[in-house]
Amino acid sequence: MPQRTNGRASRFLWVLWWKSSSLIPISGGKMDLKKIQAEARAVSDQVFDELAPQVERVAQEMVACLKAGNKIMACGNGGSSSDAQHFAGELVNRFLMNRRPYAGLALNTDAAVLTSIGNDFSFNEVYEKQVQGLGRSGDILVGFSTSGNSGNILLAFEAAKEMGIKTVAFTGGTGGKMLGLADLALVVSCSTHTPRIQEGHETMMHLICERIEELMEG
Ligand SMILES: O=C(CO)[C@@H](O)[C@H](O)[C@H](O)[C@H](O)COP(=O)(O)O
Ligand SMILES: [Zn+2]
Repeated sequence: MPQRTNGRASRFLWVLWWKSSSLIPISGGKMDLKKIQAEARAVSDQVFDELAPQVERVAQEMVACLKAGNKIMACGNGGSSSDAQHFAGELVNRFLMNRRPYAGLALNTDAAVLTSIGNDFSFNEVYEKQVQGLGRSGDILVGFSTSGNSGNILLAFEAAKEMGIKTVAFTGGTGGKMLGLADLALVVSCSTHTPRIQEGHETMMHLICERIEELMEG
């Protein structure tokens, strides 16, 4: 921060410091809000105009799974691990209705399990082993991956396939390798940009939660 002195020069230095330290980029900053807005709109349009039938299909499958007494497991990495937890929270507690809890869990929450598998075997196996240990035929495994190529989710999907567990991929761009493994896929194909794809995933996850409650309680 410039030292407080009198005169025009110091006022100029103050303005310069204030502008460069501001959190909001002034002209010449790198963030292009208009471009981001256009991408976000394209993602939202794709979700509501194109992907709505697949969203409905996923909700129907999940309702059938829950009604049969089975459970929904979810996993992801980074921001997508938060999506998995977010989804589990809506299922077990509530989304919009006060109602009985549904069987949902995120596989990225138990530090002891994650670190022991990661440390003794590999990070790629952290979800695969949990699916093998916790999953039962009739369950559903949801994977959130914007690239569709996260190794730990791919292995978990392969394990699920062998165990009669249906897989639902939330992905983006071309869908990555997940697309070839998933029973159902929600692909934000209009974007290859991780944050925008994640935003589309969150919208679809919320739509699915709302529909599950309608179908379960209606
Ligand atoms: O949240 C973000 C970016 O918005 C990051 O943490 C991002 O989730 C991580 O880089 C993930 O590891 C990306 O994995 P994936 O979506 O390709 O499966
Ligand atoms: Zn993020």
